[in-house]
Amino acid sequence: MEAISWPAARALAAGAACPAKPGTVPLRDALGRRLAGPLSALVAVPGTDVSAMDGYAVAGPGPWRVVARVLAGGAAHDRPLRAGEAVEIATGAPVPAGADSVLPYERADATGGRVRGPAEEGRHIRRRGEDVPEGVVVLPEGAVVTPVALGLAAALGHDELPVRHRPRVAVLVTGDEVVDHGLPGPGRVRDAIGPFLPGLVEWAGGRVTSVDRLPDGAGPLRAALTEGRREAAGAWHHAPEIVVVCGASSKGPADHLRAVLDGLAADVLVDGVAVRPGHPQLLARLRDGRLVVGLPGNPFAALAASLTLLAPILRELTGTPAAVETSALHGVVHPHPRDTRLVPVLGSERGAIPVGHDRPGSLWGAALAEALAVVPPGWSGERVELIELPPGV
Ligand SMILES: Nc1nc2c(c(=O)[nH]1)N[C@H]1C(S)=C(S)[C@@H](COP(=O)(O)OP(=O)(O)OC[C@H]3O[C@@H](n4cnc5c(N)ncnc54)[C@H](O)[C@@H]3O)O[C@H]1N2
Ligand code: MOO
Repeated sequence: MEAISWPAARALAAGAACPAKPGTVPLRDALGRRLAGPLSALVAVPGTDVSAMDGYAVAGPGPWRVVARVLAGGAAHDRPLRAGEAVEIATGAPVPAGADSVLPYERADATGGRVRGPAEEGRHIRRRGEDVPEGVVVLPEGAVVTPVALGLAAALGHDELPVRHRPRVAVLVTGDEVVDHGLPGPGRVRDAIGPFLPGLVEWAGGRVTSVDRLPDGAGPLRAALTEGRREAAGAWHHAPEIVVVCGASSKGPADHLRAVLDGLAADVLVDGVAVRPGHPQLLARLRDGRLVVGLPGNPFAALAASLTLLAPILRELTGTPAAVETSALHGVVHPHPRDTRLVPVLGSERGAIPVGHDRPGSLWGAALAEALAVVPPGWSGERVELIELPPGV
């Protein structure tokens, strides 16, 4: 299979995703997910006319005779107030029918069961539905459930929220030379991909459920991919829907991913992308429907491939639109005659400026950058697309 263009690879990845049905989860589990339907008010807020101040609810012109006390959460006053009557009332407590206003303690002169003061018609009463009318839509479908949205949903009577599915991603890090802690000795290299994938996946709307190390070899890779399949047959809703394989996508003696996928009769959708870095990246669909994304071992190439194939899949599955931004691009840029280049850049008043340090084996430039500039083949100075890099939380 020929390497395909970078824009075609992105579009193909998005098209390969089949969004799952949304589900309903308890409020606490909805944080960070996207609403699968509009959020509406199940109740009016406030639910009834309530006092906005601690003081006296009064009826008619003063002075008023204090006939009762009403506290928030306590019993409402049992009959309408008559002109000349007052009830002592707490903020948030229901205002009795017949009351015209609330006189705050600070403005009230209360002695011997009587109250005087400058009452103003309608003052300090929060009317039913004044903050949020019942039934009104407060957040649209697709909105992210932020901590504040959770508070709002609770105030509007929700115990559960309909949210879009969060795709599960399993990560397999291959390479006998790869170590996952400490200083790498001679011939060893620290895994730089496993640590960035969970945050990147989370940012794009998914969840990494496991990061496993695999020795080089077709056997372990095949076993890991088919073990997932057995799990999937029994408990599909817990099994990963996407498997990311790091560092087995090229053509060397230890790069077995393609052969293993062939052996499993997988449908290879992308086999090489005309992009630098990140040329040897791969997308396939296993026979049980799971998608396999093969990332190159060089860490910056793996990041580029994650943003090319993995992020569009996750965005499509979660209905999350990618922000599309373009910019002028200045500084030293070397377009490639046939391949797209992804160049780490920082914004400036003049436009995006490359930060350098962009060798495929190093995340240095990408860690300094705000975005990757998409430099098309043969670029001649026109504005370029910027692809966002996952921010810190
Ligand atoms: N004959 C060819 N050789 C290579 C080609 C090619 O087209 N033909 N492409 C080159 C490019 S470009 C890349 S990128 C790499 C991709 O290779 P693999 O995906 O098979 O990865 P490895 O060979 O295992 O590793 C490449 C490089 O990255 C280091 N590595 C691997 N995993 C990790 C990790 N988790 N964290 C940090 N570094 C990692 C590994 O030690 C190697 O140095 O292939 C080129 N060769
Ligand atoms: O995908 Mo490779 O970068 O071009 O090292």
